[in-house]
Amino acid sequence: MGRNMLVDGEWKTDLEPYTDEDGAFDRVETSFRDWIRGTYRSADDIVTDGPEPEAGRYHLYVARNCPWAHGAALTRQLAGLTDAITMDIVDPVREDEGWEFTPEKEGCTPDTVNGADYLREVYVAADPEYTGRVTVPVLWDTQEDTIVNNESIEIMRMFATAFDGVGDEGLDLYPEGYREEIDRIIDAIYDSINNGVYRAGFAESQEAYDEAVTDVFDALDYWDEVLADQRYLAGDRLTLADVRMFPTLVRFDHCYHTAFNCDRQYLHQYEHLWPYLRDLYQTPGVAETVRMEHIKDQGYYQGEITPIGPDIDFDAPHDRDRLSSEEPAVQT
Ligand SMILES: N[C@@H](CCC(=O)N[C@@H](CS)C(=O)NCC(=O)O)C(=O)O
Repeated sequence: MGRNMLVDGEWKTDLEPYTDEDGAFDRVETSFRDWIRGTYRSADDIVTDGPEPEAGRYHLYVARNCPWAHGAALTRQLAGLTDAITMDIVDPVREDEGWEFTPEKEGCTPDTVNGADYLREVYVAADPEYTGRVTVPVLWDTQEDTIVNNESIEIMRMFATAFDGVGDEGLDLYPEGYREEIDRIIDAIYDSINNGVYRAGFAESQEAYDEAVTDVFDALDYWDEVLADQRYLAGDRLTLADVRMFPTLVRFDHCYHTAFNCDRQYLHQYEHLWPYLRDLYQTPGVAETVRMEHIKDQGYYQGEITPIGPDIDFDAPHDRDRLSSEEPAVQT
């Protein structure tokens, strides 16, 4: 399978394959990795230099189908930053020219900041010699006219921790007392779950697939048990760990189960993970970040026949409030 990317600022198609010589999916590292001042990179590592966390200065580019971009958009939403940080949405259908702005399409926007037709132009504007993949999410700095960062978890950390006192009232997604646990969970679920489904779906050897799909279901089994007696991954409070988990879980039954061969069982067959997913989905602000047509028909099944099922209801009652006595913590 070929891939498209920029090489020294030039758009190339059909480059290296996605897999290594053992048939295992190989994810390339992202390359813009600056941090906004005040971000907690981890529980005990706070960024003391870099651009300031100001309202109106930063802009987020996402695709609604992409789970990584979804995590960034969701953190922006829950942290109360929808007015402070603007956002544009590319076409979920990615063809030879890469991510494209198609404002005429339902749920998509133009590039309101750089006026680009393709997202790759934004990368070249940031670095005319850029070599690498053109991925979402992208966090753009309108003051310095460059990309701050294009790694989802780092953008999520910035939104969750650096913008205290900026924007509207939102949830404190990185509360004191939970931080080490949140960091540990985010690390643990990346390889096994968030990227695990991709390792299963893109595997080109039986061994690579077996290993990946086993990791996925071992981890889901584990978290299902944890969620038997606590409401959220880190305990009583909805945190950044749940925000990282959500985009993968909400895609699971409609996409990963069938398109990525993660079909040992559906997520909605899990006793606790399924109500947990509905609980998150029904948290104010979350459902509006989920666009299933972008995710399914135009995303994972683009150019193919979209399968019919399953018929599940993210809005069904979940009754998980019984597990948590704490009011959600807000930050202004
Ligand atoms: N490590 C990156 C991965 C982002 C990523 O792979 N995004 C995909 C969409 S789900 C993409 O833009 N792919 C385009 C490409 O690889 O050319 C992150 O978490 O932000």
